[in-house]
Amino acid sequence: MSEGLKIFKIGGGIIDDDAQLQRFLRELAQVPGRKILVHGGGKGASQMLRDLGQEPQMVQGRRITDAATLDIVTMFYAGKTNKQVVASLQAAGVNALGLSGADGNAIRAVRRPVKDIDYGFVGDLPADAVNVPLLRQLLETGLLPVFCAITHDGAGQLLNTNADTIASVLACALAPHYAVELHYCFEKDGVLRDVDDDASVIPQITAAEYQQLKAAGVIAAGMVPKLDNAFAALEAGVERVVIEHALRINEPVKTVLCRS
Ligand SMILES: Nc1ncnc2c1ncn2[C@@H]1O[C@H](COP(=O)(O)OP(=O)(O)O)[C@@H](O)[C@H]1O
Ligand SMILES: CC(=O)N[C@@H](CCC(=O)OP(=O)(O)O)C(=O)O
Repeated sequence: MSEGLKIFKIGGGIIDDDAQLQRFLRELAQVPGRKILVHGGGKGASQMLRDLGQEPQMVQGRRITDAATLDIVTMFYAGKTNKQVVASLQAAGVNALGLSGADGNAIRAVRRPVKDIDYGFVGDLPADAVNVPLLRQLLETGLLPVFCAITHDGAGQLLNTNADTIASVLACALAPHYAVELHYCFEKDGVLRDVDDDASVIPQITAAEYQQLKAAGVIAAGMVPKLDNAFAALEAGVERVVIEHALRINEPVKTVLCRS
């Protein structure tokens, strides 16, 4: 049986609130075994763009990223956020290593082709995006890789890449080598039957139920691309996908996704 690997993804809502971020990182430090952390930070990046006089533009959950926006999000994701997360993990006794996709050629993306919309410097991740030998080496030396939402194209161009997708693609790439659990952590206890009722967590969702809940509008907004990525990971052989509260990763309340 393969050894375990847990991949955690945290989003902008947690990154933005320092007290919550520190609590999550302390909980993460308690999780035994091999771990990877992927962080977004879209909410804070949008605020930073506004502070600098630019209006953030999102289309279907992806940021339109022109050259000036890429500079700002790179500073925010790969700089301030990634380094602060790593420093906090070090303080919690975890040897974390901060990475963009360019570092060690860890994740190589392709610029999203222009169809109806030009997303600018946004990266999509092909199936072979992940440098699997590098990740295995890092994990086997006991390091905790911490990925931000910046990748590269291998020709010198940095690309802004959705963090939910990075987590899913890492999970898929490493699934042949480890028994991978993918944990999407955010500010609610799981997928809710009523988004305004925090107690309405759905404990299990199959792929077919997901399609029904999506069609009924019960699952909407940012949860849709998250669950699309999550079910893609299950299909690709990831053992377990969980949607849970970032402050309660060591507690049983959560949504577990099932293939059927
Ligand atoms: N059924 C649902 N259950 C939980 N959250 C939902 C649901 N439908 C829509 N959402 C929304 O999806 C959001 C999570 O997606 P997103 O904001 O993209 O997360 P993150 O920034 O952590 O990646 C929640 O904060 C919530 O507002
Ligand atoms: C291309 C694209 O949309 N990139 C995302 C990357 C950050 C992210 O995914 O952050 P959350 O997980 O907090 O949403 C963005 O700039 O918002």
